[in-house]
Amino acid sequence: MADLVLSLNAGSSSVKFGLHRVSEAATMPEAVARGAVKAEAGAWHLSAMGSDGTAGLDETVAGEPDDLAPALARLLAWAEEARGSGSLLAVGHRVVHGGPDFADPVRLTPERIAAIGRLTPLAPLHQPRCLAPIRALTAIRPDLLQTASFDTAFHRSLSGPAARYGLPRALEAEGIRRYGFHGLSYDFIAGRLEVLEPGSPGLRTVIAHLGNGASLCALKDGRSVDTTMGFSVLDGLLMGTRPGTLDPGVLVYLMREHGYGADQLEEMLYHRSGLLGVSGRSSDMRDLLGDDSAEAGEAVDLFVTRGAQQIAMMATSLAGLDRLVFTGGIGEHQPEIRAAIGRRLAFLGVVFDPAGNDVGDGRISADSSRVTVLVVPTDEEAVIARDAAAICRAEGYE
Ligand SMILES: Nc1ncnc2c1ncn2[C@@H]1O[C@H](COP(=O)(O)OP(=O)(O)O)[C@@H](O)[C@H]1O
Ligand SMILES: CC(=O)OP(=O)(O)O
Ligand SMILES: [Mg+2]
Repeated sequence: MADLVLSLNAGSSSVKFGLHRVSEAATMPEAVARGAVKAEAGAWHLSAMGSDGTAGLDETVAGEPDDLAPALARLLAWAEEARGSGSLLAVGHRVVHGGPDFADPVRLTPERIAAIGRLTPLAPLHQPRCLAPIRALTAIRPDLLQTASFDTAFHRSLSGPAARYGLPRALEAEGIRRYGFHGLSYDFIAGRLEVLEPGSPGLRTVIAHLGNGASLCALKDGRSVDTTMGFSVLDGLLMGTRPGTLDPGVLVYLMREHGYGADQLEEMLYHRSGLLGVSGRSSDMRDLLGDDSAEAGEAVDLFVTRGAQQIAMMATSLAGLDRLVFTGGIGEHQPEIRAAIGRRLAFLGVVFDPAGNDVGDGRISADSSRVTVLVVPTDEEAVIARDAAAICRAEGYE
């Protein structure tokens, strides 16, 4: 089998990519390089680092913000140059919303791309960003095999109260239910936990994916039992620019008293709330931790308080808590935030090892802690590559 997959992970704050070597076996593939494509004034900046630490790519390509094609053409050429003895098998994409129908990764066809496009109203910030590279690559390289892996798919196991809102039943039949997101990250972490702590799938585990977007997953026996995001990526934890849990009465008030329409609400809820809205300064936790203003402190405090409250809520869905896992940009790299959340969970038996927390790799709980606390770096791109390789195998691509 040709052995490289390029994975594109278009999120709310970046387009990350990975180049992975895939093998015959359905194991998690090994990263050869990873990087990011970022918009600059009238251009795209491409950077990549090889897994051996060598700089792989550091280039600027001219192109407008709504036209990814020149940047992707360069990225493909780079991936094909970097292939060594292998060749590029496929390009895999993260797609945030799979709606009620996409339960598994798929090979992309024009019909499926159109179906993914029809889900845009369910994820207006993310779905267009996921579709842009799919459409651009389809136009410049129609021969290339492309696949999609869905953030919602890992949460297909949600049922009963975890999947439902207290709304009139007819709305549920229309698809207004809880879907859950960050599933590629949770899939990866569930697999890593089997390697790091073999024989422990029955542990009642909460995974905290704390990035620009942030959510929690209650995990038992390798399956999602509950999660904090729901119908959309707005619910649950406070995020970089999203408010998380919010009294819907606020929205009705803004519509009646301030004349807000759907566009204004969407703009406020996706782009101007969360850490940015409360601090009035930045959506980036690094900036806020380095800022001694009261507003920055209040934003961090709200993030931490909501985080601890909702971890306890997830523990209720699991009827207890044995293990807590931190991941995502903040979860992996910000020991102050982990420690502040941990202190608020002492009543559940969470005790940190301060030195372990400073290192932030693997176990960070004290020996006396009833709850095992771990930091596990996530790799959504590896899951995309694994899925793409499985589809290629199933379809007989060599
Ligand atoms: N290396 C790092 N050190 C400290 N904080 C980081 C680091 N990387 C990311 N973060 C924090 O994580 C957040 C972004 O998370 P990330 O998972 O990269 O976002 P995305 O949702 O776009 O994938 C920001 O608030 C940032 O402050
Ligand atoms: C689902 C979601 O919020 O994604 P991201 O973290 O990439 O914004
Ligand atoms: Mg992300």
